[in-house]
Amino acid sequence: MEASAQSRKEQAGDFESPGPTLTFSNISYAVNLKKTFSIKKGEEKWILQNVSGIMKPGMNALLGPTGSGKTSLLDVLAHRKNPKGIKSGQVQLNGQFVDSSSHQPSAYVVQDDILMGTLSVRENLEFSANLRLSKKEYNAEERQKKVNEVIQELGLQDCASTKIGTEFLRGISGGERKRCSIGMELITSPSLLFLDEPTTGLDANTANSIMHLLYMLSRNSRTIIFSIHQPRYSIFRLFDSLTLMNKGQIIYQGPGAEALDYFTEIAPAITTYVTVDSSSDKNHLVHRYEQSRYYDKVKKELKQFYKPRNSMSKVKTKSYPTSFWNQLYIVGGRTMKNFLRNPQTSVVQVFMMIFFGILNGLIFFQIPNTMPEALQNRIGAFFFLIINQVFGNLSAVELFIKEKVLFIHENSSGYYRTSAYFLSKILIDLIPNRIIPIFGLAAISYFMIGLKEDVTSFFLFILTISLTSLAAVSLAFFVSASANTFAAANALIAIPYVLMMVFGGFLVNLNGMLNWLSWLKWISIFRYGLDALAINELKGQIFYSNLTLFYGEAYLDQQGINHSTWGFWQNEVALFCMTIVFMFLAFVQLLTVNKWK
Ligand SMILES: Nc1ncnc2c1ncn2[C@@H]1O[C@H](COP(=O)(O)OP(=O)(O)OP(=O)(O)O)[C@@H](O)[C@H]1O
Repeated sequence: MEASAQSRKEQAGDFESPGPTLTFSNISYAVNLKKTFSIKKGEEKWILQNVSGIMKPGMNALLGPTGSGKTSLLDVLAHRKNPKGIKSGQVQLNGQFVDSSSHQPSAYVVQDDILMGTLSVRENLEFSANLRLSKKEYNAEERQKKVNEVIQELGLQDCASTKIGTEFLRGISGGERKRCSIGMELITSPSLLFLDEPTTGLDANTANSIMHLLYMLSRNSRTIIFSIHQPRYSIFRLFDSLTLMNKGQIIYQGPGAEALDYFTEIAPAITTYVTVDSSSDKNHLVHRYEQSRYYDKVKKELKQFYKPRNSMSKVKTKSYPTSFWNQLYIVGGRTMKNFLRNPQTSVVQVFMMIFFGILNGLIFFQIPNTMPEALQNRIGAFFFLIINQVFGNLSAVELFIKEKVLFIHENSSGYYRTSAYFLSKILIDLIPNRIIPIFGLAAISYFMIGLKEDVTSFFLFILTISLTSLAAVSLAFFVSASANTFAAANALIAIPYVLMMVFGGFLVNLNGMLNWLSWLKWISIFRYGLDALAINELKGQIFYSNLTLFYGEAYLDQQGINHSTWGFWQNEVALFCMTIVFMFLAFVQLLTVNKWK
């Protein structure tokens, strides 16, 4: 019954209420093919050449062979491309000019479903609603109502409380993920919805159901524009308008149903062109299109909808529906949930710290000061702890890079400010994630090794390891914010870590080091950490070696370590300053990260 009602509706092509009309004229888009390390200006590659057209209420499909420019046109229309590359052209919505700073009621669903895997479908939708619906217009109850409406409209009731899924957690199906991604955007009630290849990676049945869903949405005040690859006939017949592209140009725009007739009609001309007239520069298909009645029709419609620009539109600054503090609260809440539900970051982290604490304790177990090797063993234990804190961050880089994809998507879709994400990452993730397990590690090591029995020294020991860990993780965060791939980030982080270790004072005698390399000790997290731990432990202690007695201070003097009160605290200050500098640099990188597609 329901299916036949739907098919009647499809055939009638009726709209409960039509969405807006989008027109675009003379759009040219090029990219600069500059080589990575070259200072020369690169060659320009033209991806779209003078394309004009119209996207009317309903289903607008962008079709064409791979590399024909479908995604590029979609991105330009949705203002997702870097304006620097747009060489000419304008886009209008219902006759009004729009640019990236306009508050156009549009939304963009990316090809890869970028969702928080540890959260359920409902929690993801609530996250979108809490950030993107202003509190003034929607109170908590109304936001919940909106989430319920979207769940209902997209048929997500059965999986609403199921988690999306991660590499460790089996989650919802591919079709449900796509529906959820669409839902994240429908929360803001956009009248214009862009989708980049919504059926890619889905089986035939799921692809069909997603396209029918879009069809139903398009009948109710929404204009849907999407790129698509090789649709089946059952999907093809849902298209109200078809835009066919080839080599960055439009070769047909009109009703989907009439495309076949058009190409049958021009087929002989194509053969003639290819065999006889191939010397002409003009793309033959574009040429035929420009001579066709479809082109005339589009031109006529463009004239009707397109209003010439009489003044430059004012560039508005991006505004967010929720305040900074509210964003911080919502993003921080999600970070916390993700942290607690992610065994990779929480349970494994604590377990590893306990394991390394015990291992360190066992290796350097309770050696009294009276034994000749006591002092060297203490320094060895500190070196072990610092290596563990610094190199432990190599695995964090992979997580940071994965999260960056989510951040770029959400930030460019206007969920939150970079500063809200950054602060929530620092306060809810980096600091507790590092500091809490350190208490376990430090307590186990401290007592197993048998270090100084003094409360102040114990807390200074924890402080030093915490600051060392924070400085190292900030550097990892900065590198991850700067690199695009895990492989690049991993290589970039290993170099400073190894240099810092070599010039940390344990492996190379810093006093005998070549002068031109001596500056490296000033940026060594290892040196500051080791020096502080050594001063904290050795100062005021007496050690014995071969029946001779010597003071801890004597060893520190011999190593050139300043053991005055300031001598100790300057290491802590240096670690703290390094943390701040790396965090600041990471923030700048996140601000400038390329959010254009
Ligand atoms: N940043 C870029 N640098 C270099 N070439 C690019 C860039 N972006 C797009 N291109 C090229 O522009 C052409 C059009 O790309 P686009 O992704 O729009 O095509 P498409 O029709 O969506 O292809 P597909 O169906 O394979 O996704 C391709 O040849 C692509 O390689």
